[in-house]
Amino acid sequence: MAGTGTALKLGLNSQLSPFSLFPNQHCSSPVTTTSSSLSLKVFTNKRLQNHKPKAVLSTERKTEGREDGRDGEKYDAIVIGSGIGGLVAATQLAAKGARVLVLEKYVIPGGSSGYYTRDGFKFDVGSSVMFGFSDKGNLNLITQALAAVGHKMEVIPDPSTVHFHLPKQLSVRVHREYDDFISELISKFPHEKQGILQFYGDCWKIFNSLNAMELKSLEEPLYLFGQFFKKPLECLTLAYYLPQNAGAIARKYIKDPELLSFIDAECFIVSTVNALQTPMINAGMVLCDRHFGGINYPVGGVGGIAEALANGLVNMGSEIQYKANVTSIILENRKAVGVRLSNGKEFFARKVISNATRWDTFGKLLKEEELPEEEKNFQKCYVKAPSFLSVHMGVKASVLPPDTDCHHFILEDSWDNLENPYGSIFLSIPTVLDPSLAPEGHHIFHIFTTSGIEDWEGLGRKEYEQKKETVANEIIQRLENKLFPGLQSSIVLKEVGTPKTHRRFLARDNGTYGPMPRGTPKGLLAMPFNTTAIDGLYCVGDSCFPGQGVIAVAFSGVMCAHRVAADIGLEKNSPVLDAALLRLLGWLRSLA
Ligand SMILES: NC(=O)c1ccc[n+]([C@@H]2O[C@H](COP(=O)([O-])OP(=O)(O)OC[C@H]3O[C@@H](n4cnc5c(N)ncnc54)[C@H](O)[C@@H]3O)[C@@H](O)[C@H]2O)c1
Ligand SMILES: CC(C)=CCC/C(C)=C/C=C/C(C)=C/C=C/C(C)=C/C=C/C=C(C)/C=C/C=C(C)/C=C/C=C(\C)CCC=C(C)C
Repeated sequence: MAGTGTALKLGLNSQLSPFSLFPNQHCSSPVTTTSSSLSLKVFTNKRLQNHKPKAVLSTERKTEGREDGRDGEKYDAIVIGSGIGGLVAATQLAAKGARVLVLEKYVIPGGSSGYYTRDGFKFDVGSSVMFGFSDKGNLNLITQALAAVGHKMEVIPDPSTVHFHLPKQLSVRVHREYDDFISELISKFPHEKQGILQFYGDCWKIFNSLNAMELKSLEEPLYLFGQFFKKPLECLTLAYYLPQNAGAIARKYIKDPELLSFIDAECFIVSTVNALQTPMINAGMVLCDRHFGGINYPVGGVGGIAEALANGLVNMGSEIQYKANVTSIILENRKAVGVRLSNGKEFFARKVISNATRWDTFGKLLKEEELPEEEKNFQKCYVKAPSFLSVHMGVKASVLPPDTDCHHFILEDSWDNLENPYGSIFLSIPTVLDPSLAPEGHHIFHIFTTSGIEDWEGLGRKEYEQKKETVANEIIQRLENKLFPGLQSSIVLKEVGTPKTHRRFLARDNGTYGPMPRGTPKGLLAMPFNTTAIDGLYCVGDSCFPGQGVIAVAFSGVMCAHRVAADIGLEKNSPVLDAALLRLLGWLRSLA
C-alpha cells in the first residue's frame, strides 16, 4: 500500500470524481479481477464438467444479430442485469438445462453486491450483512445458489449480527445465540419479558414454517398446491401472516414505547421503514435466520459471491457480457422477444427477465408502452425508497477499541430521526472478521445513511464535491463522538458515494435503495411476483416479492427461474391452473 499520506491524498483528490464510489479502468479496480474471475475453476460436479465453458467478456468479442438469438432458439432467456437477483435467476435456469445470456451494464457482476479495490483495500459496494449463508436448513439461499453451480465459499461466522447504539444510551447487541440476545433484551426491559418472548416467538413460527418448505415459485400452481398438501399447517401459518405487519403484531404484546421503537429499529434495517410498515413474514425471516444459520461473512468479501455465480453460469455453457447496456426491450405483438443495447446490437430469446427495478423496466426499457394496470397498482402501493450516502474508508487499526463488533447501527438523540435522511447510521467493519481485506495495521469502515437524490441535484461540480466532503465529515464526526475517539485523524483513505453515484453505477432510478410502501401495506400482499402484464417478460430483484435484501432477491431469483422453467417446458406446468392462479393472485393484490 502507498504510504498513509499518499493514500489519503489519492482518496480525497484524484479519485473523488462526482461518481467516485466505483473505479474507472485506470486504477486498481475490479476490472483486473474480472478477467481472472472468468478463468475456469475445477468442479467436481459431473454435470458441470460436461459443459463447454464459453466466457464472453464484452460485447466487442462477438458479432450478434437478430438471427443469432432467434433461429434455433439459441437463448432460452436473456437476463438484464447481474445483481444477485438476476444471477440467481440465470444460474438456476442454467442448472435446469436452459441456455441463458446475462447482459450487464457495468464491468463486473454483482450490482449492489459488487466490490472495488483501492490502495490495498477491498470494499463491498453495498451489502456486508449476509443472511442465508449457513450450511443448514432450507433458507440458506446464498449457499444453495452457489451449490447449484458447483461452488462453495468459505465463510466466517459473525458472533453478533449488529450492535445497536440507540437514544438514552440504550445499547443492545444482537448475539448469534438467540438465548443470549433475548436475555440481553429482557435485561433492558424486564417488565416486558412476556411481550418480548411472544413477539419473537411469532417470528419463529414464521421462520420454522418457511424453513420446512421447499422454496419455489408461488406463481406456479402445481408446486403451490403440492406444498399445501404436504405442509398444510406451515402454508396456513404463512397465509395467515402474509397480509400482516410486524408493528401491529408487536403492539399486541408490547406496551413500552421505547421497546416498540427498538422493534422499529430492528425492522428499519430490514426494510428502511418502521415496524408498522414492515411485512411480518420478512421480519420473521430476518430476525430468526440471524440466530438459526447466523450471519456469515464470505472470505475475501461479498463480491466473491457474484463472481462465483457468474463463473458457474459460464461453466454451464451460458454467457455473461459486461459493458452491455440494455436500452430497450423488444416487443412483437405485445410479447417480449429480445433486447436492444445502447450500441444498437439486438439479442433475442424465448423469455426476457429484467433485474432492473420495475420503475426502470417499465419507465425506461419499455418507455413507449402504456404502463400496464398491474404496474400502476404496484406504483400506487410502493414508492422508491430514498437512496443513500456511503463513505468507504481505510483507517488505522489503533482507532478500534478492543472487541469492537463488525456491524453497528447508530441513532443518537431522538427516535424521531430514525427514518429521516442522515438520521441513522449503518457501519460495517468487515476487517474485524476478514483482515485480508485491508493492508496490515488497517481496517475498513463502510458507512451508509439514507439520503435523497434531490439533495444532490442542481449543484456545480465544485459545490457537489464540497457538499460530499461536508456531509461525510459530519457523519464521521458523529461516529467519532459516539464510538471512535480520534476517528478523523486515523483515516488513510476516503471515498464518498452519493445517490447520484448509485444511480449511475447501479442503474437504479434515483439511486433508490428499493421499494417502500406508500402507507401501511397489507404485509406482502401487494408485492408483485415475477410475471408481468407483458407476455414473455419477467422481473426479478428487490421490486418483486419479497422485497429488499440480498437473501430476498436471491429468493426472487429462485422463484423467477422456476416460473420461467415451467413456461419453457423445463419444469412441469398446467396452463389451465396457471391462468386460474395468476387471476387469483391478481385479485388478492387488488385487495391490498
Ligand atoms: N445488506 C446491505 O448492506 C445492502 C446494501 C445495498 C444493497 N443491498 C441489497 O441488494 C439488493 C439489490 O439486488 P438486485 O438483484 O435487485 O439488484 P442490483 O441493483 O444489485 O443489481 C442490478 C444490476 O443490473 C444492472 N442493470 C440495471 N439496468 C441495466 C440495463 N438496462 N442494462 C444492463 N444492466 C443493467 C446494474 O448495473 C446492476 O448490476 C437490494 O435489495 C438491497 O437490499 C444490501
Ligand atoms: C401465494 C399465497 C396467496 C399464499 C400462500 C401462503 C404461502 C405458502 C406463502 C409462502 C410464502 C413464502 C414462501 C415466503 C417467503 C419469504 C421469504 C423467503 C422472505 C425473505 C425475506 C428476506 C428479507 C426481507 C431480507 C432482508 C434483509 C435485508 C434488507 C438486510 C439488510 C441489511 C442491511 C441494511 C445491513 C445493515 C447494516 C448494518 C447494521 C451495518
